[in-house]
Amino acid sequence: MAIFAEKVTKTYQSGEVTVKALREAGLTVPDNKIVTILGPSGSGKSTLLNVIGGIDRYDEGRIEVDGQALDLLKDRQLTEYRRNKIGFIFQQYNLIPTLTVEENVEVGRELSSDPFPMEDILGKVGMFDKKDKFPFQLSGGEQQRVAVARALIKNPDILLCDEPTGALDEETGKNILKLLKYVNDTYGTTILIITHNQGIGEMAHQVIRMSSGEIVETYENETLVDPEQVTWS
Ligand SMILES: Nc1ncnc2c1ncn2[C@@H]1O[C@H](COP(=O)(O)OP(=O)(O)OP(=O)(O)O)[C@@H](O)[C@H]1O
Repeated sequence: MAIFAEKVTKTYQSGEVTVKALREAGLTVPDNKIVTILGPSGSGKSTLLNVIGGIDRYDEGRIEVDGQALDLLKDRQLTEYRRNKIGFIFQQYNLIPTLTVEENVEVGRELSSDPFPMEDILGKVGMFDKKDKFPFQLSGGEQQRVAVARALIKNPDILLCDEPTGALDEETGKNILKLLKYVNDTYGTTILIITHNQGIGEMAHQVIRMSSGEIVETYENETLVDPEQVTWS
């Protein structure tokens, strides 16, 4: 699903302090692409993901997803959009500790009107055999696989990943990247990946660099590096 953003601004007010998290940020992401978003801490990467994903509203400008302007959606419609079209993956997995693997993934399924079958998704992420385990019984990489399954079972058009490998070592991180690439190849899911790891840009169709709330550089890769081969830093 294509994403178009133009002159998007977002300002946070905390007490006396005003923070311009997004300053006229713009991007064009064609359908079915993997995009890596790079930039220093505080440059607005998570804010951009949050407004694209409908977790938060932007102040000015426009974001269109599949031609639909998000600022024109009423709150209830924005909730529907987020539930049916968007999957989120975070650095810290955010699994519910008292639920099993299958029950955690079920949370994602219940939020969707058009989910994939549970067994298919658990199989795809290689967690079927551990479906009755609790998060504390899993490694970090396995927990992130469950988080990917929870996001994926909704059959989302867009996967938004905020530092998905930030807590993982190279081998485990690359396995998660391979899984994301597989999802993009198999389902045509548009995938945005925020990372501090520049090398992850090598596997993306498009790389975006942010600085101080602006998108300061955008380029397309002519050849894509296999996730296994990306430079790890
Ligand atoms: N809810 C909020 N309230 C107030 N300020 C916020 C809020 N969310 C983000 N900010 C501020 O907006 C700016 C951009 O933050 P954002 O999290 O988008 O950056 P980031 O590039 O994702 O950073 P990091 O790489 O550290 O996650 C920062 O100055 C941050 O402190």
